[in-house]
Amino acid sequence: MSLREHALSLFRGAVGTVRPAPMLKRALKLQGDGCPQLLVKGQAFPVKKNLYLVGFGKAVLGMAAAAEEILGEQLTRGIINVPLGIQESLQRAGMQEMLLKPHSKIQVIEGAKNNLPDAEALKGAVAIQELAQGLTADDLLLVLISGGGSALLPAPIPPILLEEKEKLTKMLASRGAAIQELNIVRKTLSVLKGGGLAQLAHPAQVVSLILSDVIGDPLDIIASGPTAASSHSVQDCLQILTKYNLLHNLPKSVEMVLSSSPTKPTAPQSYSHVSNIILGSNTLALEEARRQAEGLGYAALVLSAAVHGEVGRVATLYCQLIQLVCLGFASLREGALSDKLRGNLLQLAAELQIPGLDLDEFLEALRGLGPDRPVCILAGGETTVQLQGTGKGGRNQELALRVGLGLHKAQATGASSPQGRCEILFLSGGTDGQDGPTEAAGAFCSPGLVAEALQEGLDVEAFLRNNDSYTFFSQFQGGRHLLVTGLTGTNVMDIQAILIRAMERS
Ligand SMILES: Nc1ncnc2c1ncn2[C@@H]1O[C@H](COP(=O)(O)OP(=O)(O)OP(=O)(O)O)[C@@H](O)[C@H]1O
Ligand SMILES: O=C(O)[C@H](O)CO
Repeated sequence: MSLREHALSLFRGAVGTVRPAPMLKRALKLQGDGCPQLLVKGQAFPVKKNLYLVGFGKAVLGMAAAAEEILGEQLTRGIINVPLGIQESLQRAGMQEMLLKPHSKIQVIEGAKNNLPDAEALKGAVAIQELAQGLTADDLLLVLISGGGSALLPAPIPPILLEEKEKLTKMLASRGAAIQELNIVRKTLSVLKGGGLAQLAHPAQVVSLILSDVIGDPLDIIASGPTAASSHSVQDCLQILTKYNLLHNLPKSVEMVLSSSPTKPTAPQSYSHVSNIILGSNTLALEEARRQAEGLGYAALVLSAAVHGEVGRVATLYCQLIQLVCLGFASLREGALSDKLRGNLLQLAAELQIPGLDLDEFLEALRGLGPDRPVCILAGGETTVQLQGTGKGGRNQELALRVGLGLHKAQATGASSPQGRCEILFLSGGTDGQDGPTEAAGAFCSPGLVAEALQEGLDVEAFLRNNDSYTFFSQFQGGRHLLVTGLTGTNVMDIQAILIRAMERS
């Protein structure tokens, strides 16, 4: 099998493991007839009387379909808010298992066109709020949460209007606010976010099953943490608004809510009726890919599930890692070039501040790999692209193109480049199957990409200047290097795979 086939199969394996149905079926069970119990990853929750289900997020339709299959007659009623058009597009894609059955007890509300809160999403949020408010101590509320949940559960604190809140979050996003910052502001201005839903559902038992799309899986940031104790206060929100120069331009309604917000977050003990359980994450997907890579004969290592930062800097990190591995294959592990690469890598890692990454330790593990097995490095997270051009692309395709360029430059500058002795493949893809506003999930690249593209009259650097990675990959070799999976129905950020093996000598 080619490296490309291996990479594709690892990507599919990683995504497969965080698909809603297998994920739910692994984690959730209903047990006992007389006094039924919900078992979630081994934790038992008695179903005393009624069992309700609510959910919001891009992957929630499939999660709800699987949950309903498991809960069967025990389920009293449910409401889920999912992206506009998702039922039709899953139907068209033949993903029947992600759809609810005809006589489902779960009401589906579609909304949040283009991932922005709208009147439909608000309607769904109100329905969920009413359901939660009416619960008693004998009820159990199962909450399904995935990325995109913030836009799908808008409930601005009166007198803030939906349009005012939407405008503010849009302005924050366009000024470069990170998802953590965005969601801290959203939480402060919302009835249901920041633990609001869990508080309304009290005294019912609340069990939230979460598919994480945020680096580090922070419960109070994913979908703005509607069932998680918030560790943030109104001061944090004010600081963010100040940082993005928005404090002096706020609508009156927002000012009013901010000035009457409690200065301290709700005490964690008020969440004793709540269990938040992460079911799927980038880490889980990478672990599955690592397991499968070992099965394919690779020495496989996971770099991190929290790679973030400007796409160009992240591309440089991967290029340098690739070169270091190639030095190992060329038995040049020690020496000036190797020391230089190590130094550069440590500096880059410090600059990118990847949470939990001990690069020294990772490089030690790399050094320990023998030359006899091909190497697979896996990573995940989400890069950022500062859009400067008007082209069409996504962060994964842009990353792959930048890695291709970096490897080309390294080869061109080093006369005895160790890369020449290795076969190298890089893949970056979005686990939701859609990279930016394109029909591809990501792209593959190898060191020959730039030179081969030139033969077709395609100038990689010009495409990059225009953020036009999708157009490039669509044209280059008939689109062969695009990763096209279609919508996967799940989302745990992006995944990168680097595969390297010694070149076979002819
Ligand atoms: N022409 C482009 N080239 C590179 N990146 C782009 C381009 N246009 C948009 N993007 C990037 O695509 C991202 C938006 O796409 P997408 O919907 O896949 O991500 P998202 O909204 O973060 O959703 P999710 O987290 O669910 O994948 C943004 O990060 C944006 O910077
Ligand atoms: O919905 C959201 O807030 C983002 O997808 C992060 O979870």
